[in-house]
Amino acid sequence: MSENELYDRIEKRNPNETEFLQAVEEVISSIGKVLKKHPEYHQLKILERLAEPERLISFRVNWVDDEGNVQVNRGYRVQMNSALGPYKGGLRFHPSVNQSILKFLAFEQVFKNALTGLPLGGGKGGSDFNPKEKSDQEIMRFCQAFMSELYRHIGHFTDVPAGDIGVGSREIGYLFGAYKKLQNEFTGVLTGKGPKWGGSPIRPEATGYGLVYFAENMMASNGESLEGKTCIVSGAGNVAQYAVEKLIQLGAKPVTMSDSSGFIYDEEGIDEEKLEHIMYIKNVSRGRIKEYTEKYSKAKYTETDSSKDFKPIWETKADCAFPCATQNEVKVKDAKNLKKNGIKLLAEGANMPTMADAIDVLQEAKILYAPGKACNAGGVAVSGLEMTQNRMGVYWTKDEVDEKLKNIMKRIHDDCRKTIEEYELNSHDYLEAANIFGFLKVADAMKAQGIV
Ligand SMILES: NC(=O)C1=CN([C@@H]2O[C@H](COP(=O)(O)OP(=O)(O)OC[C@H]3O[C@@H](n4cnc5c(N)ncnc54)[C@H](O)[C@@H]3O)[C@@H](O)[C@H]2O)C=CC1
Ligand SMILES: O=C(O)CCC(=O)C(=O)O
Repeated sequence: MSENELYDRIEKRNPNETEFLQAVEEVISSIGKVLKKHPEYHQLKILERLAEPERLISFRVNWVDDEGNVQVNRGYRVQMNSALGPYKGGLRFHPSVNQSILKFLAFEQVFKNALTGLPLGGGKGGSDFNPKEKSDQEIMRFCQAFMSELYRHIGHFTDVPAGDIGVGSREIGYLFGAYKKLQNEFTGVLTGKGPKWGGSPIRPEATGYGLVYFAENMMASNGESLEGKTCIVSGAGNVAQYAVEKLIQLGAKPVTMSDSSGFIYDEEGIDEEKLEHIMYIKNVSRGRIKEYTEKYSKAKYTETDSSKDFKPIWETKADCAFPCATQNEVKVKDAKNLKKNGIKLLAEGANMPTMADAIDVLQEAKILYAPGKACNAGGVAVSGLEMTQNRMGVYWTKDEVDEKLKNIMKRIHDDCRKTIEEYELNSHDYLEAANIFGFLKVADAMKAQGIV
């Protein structure tokens, strides 16, 4: 079966799952050279098996809001692939959550986790629950109701969820408390736990820090550095906040942050004090990014206009771009605007934030493009380190974990470079390299484990 026939078959089996098909198509179009070299992967239907979740769990979540009304949401866990270890990947609570989005995220996670070099399979889960404007009590009741079904499908050697959009340390706390009560055991069944009860230092920072470490490696391999570079960052959540923190520490100048309502542009740069204020707005008062301009009046706020086929944030003049909000937030017109403004690098903090035709624009223009599955792997890597600490019953220091994170990000970068050479890829093609490297790891493990 040719790659095209294979894609058609997967498309037929998963109709209307646009995001999932987008993620699958990208991998299929990357690994032609591997399949030529290893026809056995074709015979073993490795790709077809990779595109079918080992298990897909969907369940009803009933909970009661503050007014005493019964609410019904849908919960999911996609257990995509366990060839390299227990299923591992975050939970997303957002009204847009559906099967296609979670399958794309779980599929990407399999390759990302393979790239970390740690023993982690891939999965993802979540709910269409909207945490916005919910009280703390409502969040707690929802998390308990969600876990009252999920608990029977997970375990520290089976499936270890963590956070993603809408799931941060507060939610992980409530989810963990509910699991502990239901199973009557205290194990590392979730990562991103509080540092005083089993969490790893640096896990909250890991995705954002790792993203910037990867970008720094990429710049260095092109004889440049991030120091002094003006940076566009989208998002204002976990990944964006710590990407901005690390950019500041490395002497770069982040000038934007955003949420689903709009973005702020601060020409003077977001410094540590300003970032602290953003963290207060987003993590404590749970407000909107627009409130930044109430304190820093020189900054400009632009509202999102979703009827447009481009986002003004990507028109900002800068050297580097870090999309850290959500999937498909960089469209082809945005990529053309970035190119026009002479951007040097785009590194994805979010999962699949750049559309396929926008990636083509960046790569044709020889802009350094770092695919999320390589450069945002720092979060899950430190989750893997949290699992190791939990199993060993030890706590490493902040510096120890940060050092390990730096080394993992460098290794992922170097593995991409080695793959570029070995497969004679275009020297800027980190996307094909990451897909090939991740695929080979999982494919070899699947081959060794037989048809199961
Ligand atoms: N938390 C983690 O460790 C990891 C997260 N990611 C990815 O990073 C991205 C951000 O996740 P987190 O920072 O954890 O979530 P978060 O919930 O902390 O923050 C999400 C941010 O994105 C913004 N956002 C969400 N939907 C949006 C939309 N439709 N338009 C514009 N902005 C939107 C939110 O306003 C918020 O600022 C997601 O794509 C996630 O899958 C990737 C690797 C690890
Ligand atoms: O730490 C984890 O297990 C989850 C990370 C995640 O969801 C991601 O990498 O997208």
